[in-house]
Amino acid sequence: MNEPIIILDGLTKQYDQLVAVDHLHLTIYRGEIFGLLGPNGAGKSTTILMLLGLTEPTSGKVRVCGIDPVTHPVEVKRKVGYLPDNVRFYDDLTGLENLIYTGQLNRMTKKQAREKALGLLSRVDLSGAAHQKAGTYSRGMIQRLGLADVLMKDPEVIIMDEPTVGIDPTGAKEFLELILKLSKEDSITVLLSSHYLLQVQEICDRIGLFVRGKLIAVGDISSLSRELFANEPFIIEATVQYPLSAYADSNRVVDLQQLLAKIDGVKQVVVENERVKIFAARDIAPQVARTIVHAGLDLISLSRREHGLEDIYQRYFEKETEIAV
Ligand SMILES: Nc1ncnc2c1ncn2[C@@H]1O[C@H](COP(=O)(O)OP(=O)(O)OP(=O)(O)O)[C@@H](O)[C@H]1O
Repeated sequence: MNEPIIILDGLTKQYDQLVAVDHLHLTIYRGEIFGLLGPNGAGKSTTILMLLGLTEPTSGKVRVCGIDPVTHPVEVKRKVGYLPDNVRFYDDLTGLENLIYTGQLNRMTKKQAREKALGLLSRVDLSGAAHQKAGTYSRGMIQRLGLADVLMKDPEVIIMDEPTVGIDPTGAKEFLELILKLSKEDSITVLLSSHYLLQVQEICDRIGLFVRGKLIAVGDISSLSRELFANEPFIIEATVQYPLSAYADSNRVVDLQQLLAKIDGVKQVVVENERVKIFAARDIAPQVARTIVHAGLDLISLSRREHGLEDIYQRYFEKETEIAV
């Protein structure tokens, strides 16, 4: 995974007064699945357009497979498959015919294109619908056909804009798993832009958080989590049951909070009725369990988790908001 495939060096795009992409530095490696995450208007689409040579950077450098899309847009398009969020096909042609058409546009003979298309339809699990008109496909099927379509030209890179928009959660999960499988089988680099955090987290090797034109954090979930929550990397959640007599006694809750706060490594304790949440510098789950039981309460459940992407995302966005205010 050490061969750089996409290099962005100080990449900037300005529309009049608005800096849509602000000095972006990023390297994405061969075979990597990279998720560009950010809210609407963050600059994801503008970045993608610059990668594809569809809009010129105001300043900075971009290289895709060693090619400069500004000076060689056609060469870049040969190596990069782009799946927009609103991918469309010829409704009156079947899925197979649509792919054959793409193959022929990419200089294949009809026979070559047909063979390749049939193989790809099978890989994206659309063999059964190969002879069905694309106009009858569901949104999820269209996305899978879109994936087969970009694979027709054996791309080194696939760029996808909001790949799961409009697909139901099960279909989205299956589609992401398909991307993961195809990328790993063929060592294809995938850059996907999304604001569906939890879905995307599962298949990305690394994630870049993009806010107001700036990449504010890059890494895999664990390293982002470690970096951001260095002082309180663990969350331990417990459900307790108070003895019946204690329900009326609010001191009991305060007592528990204080007892837990005394454990070495605890940063914060939040008690909401039966639910207790402890933010800690270390994994102190056993000490938490002992403290609850010694306090005379029943421990119903105990779980520990690291901060997830949702926590990370919120934290970074909160930070950004604070800076912006
Ligand atoms: N052609 C343009 N002219 C002027 N401003 C533009 C143009 N294209 C994009 N912008 C602005 O640049 C900023 C970044 O837009 P961009 O579409 O790249 O964001 P995004 O992260 O892809 O968001 P979305 O998911 O909503 O597309 C926005 O403020 C947008 O209004």
